[in-house]
Amino acid sequence: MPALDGSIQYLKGVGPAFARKFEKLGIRTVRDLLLHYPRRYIDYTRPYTVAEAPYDVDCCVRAEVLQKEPARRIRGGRTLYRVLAADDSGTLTLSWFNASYAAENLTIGQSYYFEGRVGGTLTHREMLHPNVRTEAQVQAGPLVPVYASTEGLPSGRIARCVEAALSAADDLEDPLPPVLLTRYRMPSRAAAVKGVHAPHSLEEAAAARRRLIFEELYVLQLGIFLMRGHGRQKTGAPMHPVDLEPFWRSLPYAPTAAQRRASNEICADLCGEVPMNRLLQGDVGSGKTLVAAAAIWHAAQNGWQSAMLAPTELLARQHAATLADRLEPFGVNVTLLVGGMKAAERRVALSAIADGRAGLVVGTHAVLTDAVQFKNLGLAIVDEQHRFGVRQRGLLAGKARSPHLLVMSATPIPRTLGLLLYGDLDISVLDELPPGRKPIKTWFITGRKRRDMYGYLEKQIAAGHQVYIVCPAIEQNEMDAGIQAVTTYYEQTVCPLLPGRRVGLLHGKLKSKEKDSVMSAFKAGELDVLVSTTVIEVGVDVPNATVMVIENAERFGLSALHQLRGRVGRGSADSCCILISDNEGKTVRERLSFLCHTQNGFEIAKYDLETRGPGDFFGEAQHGLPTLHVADLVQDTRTLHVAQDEAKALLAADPNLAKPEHKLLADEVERLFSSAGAMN
Ligand SMILES: Nc1ncnc2c1ncn2[C@@H]1O[C@H](COP(=O)(O)OP(=O)(O)OP(=O)(O)O)[C@@H](O)[C@H]1O
Repeated sequence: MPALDGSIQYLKGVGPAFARKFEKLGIRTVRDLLLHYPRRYIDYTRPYTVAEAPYDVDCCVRAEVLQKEPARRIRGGRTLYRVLAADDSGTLTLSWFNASYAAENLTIGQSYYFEGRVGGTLTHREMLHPNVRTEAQVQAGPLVPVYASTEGLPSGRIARCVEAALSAADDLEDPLPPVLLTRYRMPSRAAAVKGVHAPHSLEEAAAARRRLIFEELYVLQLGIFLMRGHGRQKTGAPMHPVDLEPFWRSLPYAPTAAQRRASNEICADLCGEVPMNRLLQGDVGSGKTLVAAAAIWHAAQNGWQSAMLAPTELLARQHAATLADRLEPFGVNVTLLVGGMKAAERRVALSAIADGRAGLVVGTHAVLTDAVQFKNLGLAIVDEQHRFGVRQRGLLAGKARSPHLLVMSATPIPRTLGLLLYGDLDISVLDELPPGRKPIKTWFITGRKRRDMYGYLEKQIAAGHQVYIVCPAIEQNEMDAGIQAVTTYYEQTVCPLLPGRRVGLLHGKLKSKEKDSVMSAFKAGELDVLVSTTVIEVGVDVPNATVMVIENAERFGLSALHQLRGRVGRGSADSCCILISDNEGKTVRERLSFLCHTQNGFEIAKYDLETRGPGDFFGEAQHGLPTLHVADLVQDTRTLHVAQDEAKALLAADPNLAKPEHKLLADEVERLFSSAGAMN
């Protein structure tokens, strides 16, 4: 029997070359392979007749082989093998290129199951490269799993490897408490894993999947609860109420009513008996930073240090500068701590943090390292902006005894889902933009209009404005010629079409110093155009920029596009966003045109969720949540509720999952969350 944690390389039918391909799917061990669940099944028990088979959809047809045509050499040096099959309703031509064995294995006069896409015309139906199964094979396994595949590693190949590994499933220990299996009538883990890969009926597959979904959501909820600290212990940073008026009066503008309301909610939490655990949600540009500043000011008046974590160095620097403007007049010293600092600078920062001179520390994940010791951290703020892991939030909270925690997010998670995910997290919403903001006109054009658009950009620059241009990739990928890569696009399109203009290039592969200098130059107005990848997606604030151009707009989620669009329209001038896409798909066009007509981030998130599904919305990169393999946070909300209640109950009995019988569960939490929270 294959060993669960052994490399799949030694599995029958794998070997080093395929092992490398499996690696691309994140599969290294037999266990990983067993946990690579199929996406769906092809149901061979209900084959179509030739006449009824739907066009251009994967389906299965049962027909008898009538005739095999002689092999034919065709253009490009390929050989075509054709086989004629039929049933009472019609005939079906099956074709294979360069695959003599496929036709050779068929016997004339016998019926087979052919699976693939039907094309051709109504009278002349055909299937290219079908998968073939015999009656006996279908009897043995009527449902054929379809796996997420990768180049050179098709689903069928994965299925054969899973088959070879399946007996190892018996070694999978069950992390779920037995009482839950009985209460919800769920199969054991071993049975579920076998049932999901090789079900005998759709019912068996569904029961297996249900159990795996429950397990995943249960582990997810345990992890979220554990990392948050089941918080309702007494706060380690007690505060007394402070009137915010002096702070508001120091600003160059009046706070919006929403900013006042959110700040009051936060300050009330800060003065409470238990640590604050609040999410501040606000659409792009709604002014979350100011609310954070008010909270930090309040903490400082009470003698507590604050820390603010940003997802990128760029943002950390920007926040440090903005917050210093707001807070240093009150004697709150703002200290920056990022990865790319010189050793001497870092030493100075660390000592200011340790002896309490630093009233506020703004940084990236560098703040989470062991070397950073706070004197008295009272308030931790995480500028989540999609990219922060639950784990990192936990680490930050661990820097002090139960500090208050404020999470800021521009992702407008639908409220019900937010509450589910964050449990008893309180939510403040900034539902109002600062006054004077004009809607950002949004257009959608194809590449044919690109030159005209550059004419428009030229005019905007001549009028003293600045322009962002975003491309989805850093370097050109030969496999995907349709994608604009920022480096080539910069050289071959932007520079020639905007001669004499000052153009900067920004992407994630630049050193942080280089990124900084490009960004500072753009901020200072020393560059007219910034060509960038989505590193600028979050939070960057340059009020003089008025145009946002997004190439290959079809590649982005609507919420991401909305984030990008939110980089403009921050000053008093009219702003616009131009989406470029040559994709002619109907859904792509509908999505982009929805964005053209909607400015409200909450509506956009809802539409995104409904049309693309939560996979995109709650992907690892987007939310810092672990990647889920089977569960679907929108479809499976009922299971999520149950899992949440059960997780709560378990932690009430064993708050740290320290009991020996919960060791396996604790390991699962660790495993699930180790995939989350990677910084990108
Ligand atoms: N009450 C206000 N009146 C006028 N301008 C404001 C007000 N509050 C914030 N601003 C300005 O609005 C801009 C956006 O604020 P901020 O960067 O905090 O937004 P945000 O909510 O963090 O948005 P994003 O999610 O895009 O980062 C900043 O230039 C800020 O100075």
